[in-house]
Amino acid sequence: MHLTEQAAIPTRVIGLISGTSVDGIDAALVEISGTELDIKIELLAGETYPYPGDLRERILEICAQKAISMAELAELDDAIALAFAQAAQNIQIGHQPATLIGSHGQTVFHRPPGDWGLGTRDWELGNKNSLGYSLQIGRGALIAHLTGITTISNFRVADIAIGGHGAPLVPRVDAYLLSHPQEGRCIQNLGGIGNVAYIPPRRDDWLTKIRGWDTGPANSLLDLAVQHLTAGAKSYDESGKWAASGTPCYPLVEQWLSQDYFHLPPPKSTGRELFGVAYLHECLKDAEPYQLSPADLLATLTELTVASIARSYQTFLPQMPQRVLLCGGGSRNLYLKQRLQLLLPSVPVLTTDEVGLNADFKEAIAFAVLAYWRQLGIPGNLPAATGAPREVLLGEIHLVE
Ligand SMILES: Nc1ncnc2c1ncn2[C@@H]1O[C@H](COP(=O)(O)OP(=O)(O)OP(=O)(O)O)[C@@H](O)[C@H]1O
Ligand SMILES: CC(=O)N[C@H]1[C@@H]2OC[C@@H](O2)[C@@H](O)[C@@H]1O[C@H](C)C(=O)O
Repeated sequence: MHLTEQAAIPTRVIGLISGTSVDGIDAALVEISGTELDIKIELLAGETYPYPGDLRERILEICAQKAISMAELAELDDAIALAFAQAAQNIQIGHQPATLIGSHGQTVFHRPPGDWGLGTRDWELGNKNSLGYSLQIGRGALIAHLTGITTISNFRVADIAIGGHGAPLVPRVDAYLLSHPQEGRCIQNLGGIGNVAYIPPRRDDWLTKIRGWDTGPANSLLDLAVQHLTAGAKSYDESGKWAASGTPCYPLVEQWLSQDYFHLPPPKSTGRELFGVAYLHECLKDAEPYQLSPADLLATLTELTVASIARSYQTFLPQMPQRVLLCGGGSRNLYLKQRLQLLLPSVPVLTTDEVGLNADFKEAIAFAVLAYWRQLGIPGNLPAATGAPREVLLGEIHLVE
């Protein structure tokens, strides 16, 4: 069948991802038709399924560089695949079955190209010629076997193999789902890590002007601070209420913003390897002389997130957007949203919900679209965002016997 004929028939696809917050598996059941400019998606169902048992804790431990044996890694890989397969089964309840799954899996390690130092703020650019490495576990072959549905996984490896970062991948999907004929937009994801897609107005050579990069920490340091301050009783600051009762310590924010990552020009990517537990401990040490209250500390970390985002737009974008659309869990942090709006006074800061795309499930939807594109033979990476030298097909296909 010709590509356009194939794409005219709506395909029911499940997108699955657990992100850097490791707060559970986001599952989206979507109906997709069209290809790129004419792509249409309908979200039929979206759910977040918490990881069963102690899986979350085990994942967070290895993200924080705990050494494990190969046998433990294999066991974790299967446990995650099983949980993802279960999520895929559950999201279909009450709906016509899906024929395709796009599973991002769980990132447990991400090294950008260039062999940069990890786990410390003292990292420097190293050998720029070395390839990146990114490991997402929860093997697709097992998900395909358990669900009986063709599953596409390992989306990042093809881009990395040709020299890209393998991240962020969502900007290309954002471009086709959220571009506007007259308006330049920044789509800002606020997960554990933040990433942006800048999408110029959809005219002339707009595709060549799209940009994307990881902005740095979004909620990762905030969540870790909340856990630290509550001795594990709380995992995040609901709506940012706690932070809102404090005051940011601006000299500390400026000190933190001098860190190399924020000054590195895009394309660039990062993860919990940099903005994780060790990083928070460095921040806590820096904060000691200021004797901040817990609320002030959270307000200061929130300011780091929003200032790093606003300054990266001011520094790296060809022009400022006319609108910022937030997505990801951090879009529910009202204090963070309000602070970002204050730093970008001439740009309305909204969420993607307000333009009709669910802000909580956009990443899961994106991996459904990437799987759909893979099946149609359409590339999924955006070289300007990943740094790869060209477009490539993303994802390994696991057929059901
Ligand atoms: N109601 C809320 N108020 C404040 N913060 C929230 C709220 N809901 C979610 N969050 C924050 O969002 C985080 C989860 O966001 P999300 O699910 O987008 O992350 P992720 O997909 O794991 O990360 P990434 O995009 O980096 O892969 C939570 O850890 C929490 O910090
Ligand atoms: C290696 C990895 O999992 N990176 C994530 C992470 O979470 C946000 C940011 O860092 C982004 O680069 C990416 O996720 C989204 C889904 C992306 O690839 O666009």
